[in-house]
Amino acid sequence: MSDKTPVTVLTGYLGAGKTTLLNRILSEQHGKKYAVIVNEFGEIGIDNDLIVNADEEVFEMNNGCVCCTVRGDLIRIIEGLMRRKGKFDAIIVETTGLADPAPVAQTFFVDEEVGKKTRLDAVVTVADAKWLKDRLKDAPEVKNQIAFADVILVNKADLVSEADLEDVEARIRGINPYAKLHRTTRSEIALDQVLDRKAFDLDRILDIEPEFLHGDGHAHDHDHHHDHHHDHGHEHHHHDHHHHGVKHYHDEDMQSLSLKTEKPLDPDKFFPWIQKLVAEDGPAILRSKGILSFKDDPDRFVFQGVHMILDGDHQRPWKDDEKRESRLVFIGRHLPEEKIRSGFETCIA
Ligand SMILES: Nc1nc2c(ncn2[C@@H]2O[C@H](COP(=O)(O)OP(=O)(O)OP(=O)(O)O)[C@@H](O)[C@H]2O)c(=O)[nH]1
Repeated sequence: MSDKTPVTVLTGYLGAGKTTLLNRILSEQHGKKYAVIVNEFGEIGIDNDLIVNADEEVFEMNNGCVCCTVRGDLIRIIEGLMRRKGKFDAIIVETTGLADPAPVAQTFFVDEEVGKKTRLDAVVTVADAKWLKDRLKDAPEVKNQIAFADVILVNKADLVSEADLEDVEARIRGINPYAKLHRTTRSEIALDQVLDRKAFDLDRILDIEPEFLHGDGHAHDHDHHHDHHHDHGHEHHHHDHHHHGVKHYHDEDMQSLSLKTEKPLDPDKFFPWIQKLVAEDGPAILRSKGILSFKDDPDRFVFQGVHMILDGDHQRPWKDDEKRESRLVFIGRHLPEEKIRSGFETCIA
């Protein structure tokens, strides 16, 4: 076991604070070299650009449902990494907020080659203390993210009261009494609480999913509806399904809408627009994020939103050889697509 490369799987719903945690891990003086594998929902890769430390190697898995198409990708990337053994100490996989962590975790047990060289160290779930309660009602993957966790960060503690925190923790305990819980703000936690935990407990997982070791995650035949006529990614039209007894959850009507332009944006138009948009449509827009190029501004601007809460900052100067392009992604149910598209057009300088 000792010479196997440890793998930490970071999961948690859209906007919970996974990338914030990843950036903390990578920016700390740990003297270690991590390989990072990310997987996101929506066809414009943005998360990659939100990861701070340029020293780390970041590998992107294909978009899509992690239990089907992406699993082959994950195996391929890990096998590639294993051929360069010694170059890094550990692997961190950040899944999309919409992923069920079960098939990701399964990969490390079911795939023989991967299992020989790596060990799943822990599943670390970041839970959004403000929204978890609502998501447990309407987002089926959230429950598995909690159930599979070895470590749970009850994040965004700054946004809720003590009573709310206790309530969220009680709900988490109801689903998973075993995970170690930490209250955090901006995913602030000691590294040794999330890395090298030797925590993934197969026996416990087999209690939850007796077929865990028999799953053939990428062979199932469920009805994914990939709508290639639309240019805004894909939608999943489906249902909870059983495959070899392993239950994978998907969200039926989650969609993503991506916008981009090479024309510089006017900040005096963009900010009022986005603020009004999330104020009006925040319940539908679960997550928004973007890399923006403003007129007469040498810096890249990163903006992020979770429902109606917005955040943004200058990130770094645009590089000379870099295409100055603004890219935005909206993720949600029943997105007001036309309203978003036409509103965005008006922000061009
Ligand atoms: N107030 C507050 N905001 C937070 C906290 N943690 C993260 N955020 C903000 O929440 C937003 C989402 O954080 P991310 O780390 O990008 O979330 P994520 O889970 O990686 O999001 P996806 O990759 O889209 O699923 C960002 O604007 C963060 O700055 C927190 O503890 N408190």
